[in-house]
Parts: sequence; C-alpha cells; structure tokens
Amino acid sequence: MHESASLKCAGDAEVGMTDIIDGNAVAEDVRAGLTDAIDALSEAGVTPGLATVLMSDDPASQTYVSMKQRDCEEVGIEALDYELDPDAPAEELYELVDDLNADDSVHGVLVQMPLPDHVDEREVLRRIDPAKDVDGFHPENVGRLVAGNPRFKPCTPHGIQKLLQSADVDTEGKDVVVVGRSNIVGKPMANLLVQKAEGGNATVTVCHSRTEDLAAKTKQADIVIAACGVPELVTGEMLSAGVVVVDVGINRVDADTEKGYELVGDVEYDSAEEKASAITPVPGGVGPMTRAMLLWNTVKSAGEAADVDVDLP
Ligand SMILES: Nc1nc(=O)c2c([nH]1)NC[C@@H]1CN(c3ccc(C(=O)N[C@@H](CCC(=O)O)C(=O)O)cc3)C=[N+]21
Repeated sequence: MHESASLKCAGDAEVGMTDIIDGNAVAEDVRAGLTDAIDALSEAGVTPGLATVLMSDDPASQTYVSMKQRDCEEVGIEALDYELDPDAPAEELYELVDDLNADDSVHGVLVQMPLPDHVDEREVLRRIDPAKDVDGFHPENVGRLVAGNPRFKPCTPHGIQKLLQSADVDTEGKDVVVVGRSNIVGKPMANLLVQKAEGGNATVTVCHSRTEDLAAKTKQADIVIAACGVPELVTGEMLSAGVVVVDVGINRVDADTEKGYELVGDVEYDSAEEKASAITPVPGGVGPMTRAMLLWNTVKSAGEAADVDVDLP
C-alpha cells in the first residue's frame, strides 16, 4: 500500500469524499479534442472512416455497435456499417475484411466480438490490416504494445489511462492489481501499466479465476482494475482505505426494470465506494471511454494514411 493513499483518508475531512470519476464527461472531452484533428484532416481532403462489422444477434452487441456509430456521426467520422447473418459462412466475413482492407476510405476496421462459434476469431484478427486495426488486437500490434512501441493501444486500457490521468491519479511507483487476464483488457492493461512511459511505471499484479487469495492481493493495492466479467466480485471488504477503483465490468443482470435487466460492474459499488478515494461507476465509467478511444485510434489511423500530422487529445 502506498502511504499517501492511506494518509489521505486517515480520519480527516476527506473521509467519505470519494471522487466519482465521470467517464461520460471525460469521453466528451476526448471527442471535443478530436474535432481539431478532424478539421485538419478535412482541410487535407480526408474524412476519417470507421467500418463496423456485426455478425451477431446478441442485443448487447447491437447496442454497442449502434452507440459507436452515433459517436462517429457526432465528431465527423464516417461510419460504415456492415451486418452479416450469424449463420453465414466464415468465408463471407474473411472476404468482407479483405475488401475493407483494400478500401482507401476506410481507416479503421472493427469486427464486433464475440463471433459465432464456426468463425475462427484468431483468423479474423490476423486478417485485419494492422494499419487499420483500431481495436489493437492484431498479433503484430499486440507484439508492438508488449515491446513498448504501441501503434494502436487497445481502447479499454487506453481509456482507463486517460480516466486515471483526468482524475490526477499517477500510476508511477504504485501497486496496481488487475483482476482479469483477457486479451482485450487484462493483459494489455497490465502491459501498459508496467511500461516505462506516462500512465505506466507501476508495479503490476495480474489476478484471475485461479488466484488463491484474491482479497489478499487487492488489499495491497493502491489501484484495483476489475475486468473479470464476474458481477460484483470485488467488494469493499477486499480493499484498503484510499484505494482507486476502476470497474470495467458491464454485466446485464435480470432485474425488475423497464428493460428487464440492470447493469452492474465487477465491483460491488456501494461497499467499494466507502473505501475508495476515487471510483468509476457502471454505467458511465469505463464504457464511454472505450468508445472515445476507438474514435481516437480511427483519427490517428486516418492521419497516418493521409500523411497529415494531427494533434491528438
Ligand atoms: N471488436 C470489439 N471491440 C470492442 O471494443 C468490443 C467488442 N468487440 N465487443 C464487446 C466489447 C464491449 N464494449 C463496450 C464498449 C462500450 C460500452 C459502453 O459504452 N457502455 C456504456 C453504456 C452501456 C449500456 O447502456 O448498455 C456505459 O458503460 O456507460 C460497453 C461495452 C466494446 N467491446
């Protein structure tokens, strides 16, 4: 435990004053900051283009894809929407990716995960042109990230770096516990956090479903990043006073609401909020930042394709 974090809440007036980190507001700032870059591209005759590919009947996937399209319109990125029948042959998806790779008006290709069982997810990720891989999931881009020379940072970990920065949470020298080891969040997050770079320089522990004593790990942490997909796994009891909590989970649990469900994170919010000096809510925390950084990567990609220097927020 880093001393400053516990001192901050040691019985003084700050107790109970938890900073609720507003992901919608920070995402709005990122989008506003992107408009300058998009204007510069527009002067060079370039409109950034993002292709989204949906091959799923899952309502959550459909919601996310339509939110991404709305974001694009708001900032002036052209959104090209492709939908494939979930029963279509995998070849159709591979060929669509090939076509998007060859299309100069497309600067980013996002194939919404998860894909149907008969589609080889790895093959899809290998097939996307690494220069258009705005998710940052292509093996070449994963390798570059691990080697400390990222091209596209994966959107969720990158968004978390921006959120922490916006809340004045410095990661340097801190003990960070990442709960979850997925390729899209846990592993790239851990990699960014250990890097000798801004938003890094942390001491990182990656925990997962086989971790023997999760609470013992999380209690030692200055910052806990929960990305395991288990509703409310991390509770206040497992945290030390003054901790910074980032909740990546977006779990739909059955509830007596209009939609028939409610969203809960991987953190039990009420008990964690009592311990935390800062915490991200669900919804309205990490999710909007994931979408904002997708726009960011798309604008970066368009700048590189057009050889225009763009200032990114
Ligand atoms: N190739 C690919 N890239 C992805 O980035 C990707 C993906 N596949 N598959 C699914 C996950 C999930 N994901 C979310 C992004 C934003 C919100 C988001 O904005 N959530 C809002 C609202 C959620 C709601 O109202 O349902 C919030 O947390 O406030 C959620 C989920 C991107 N993913």
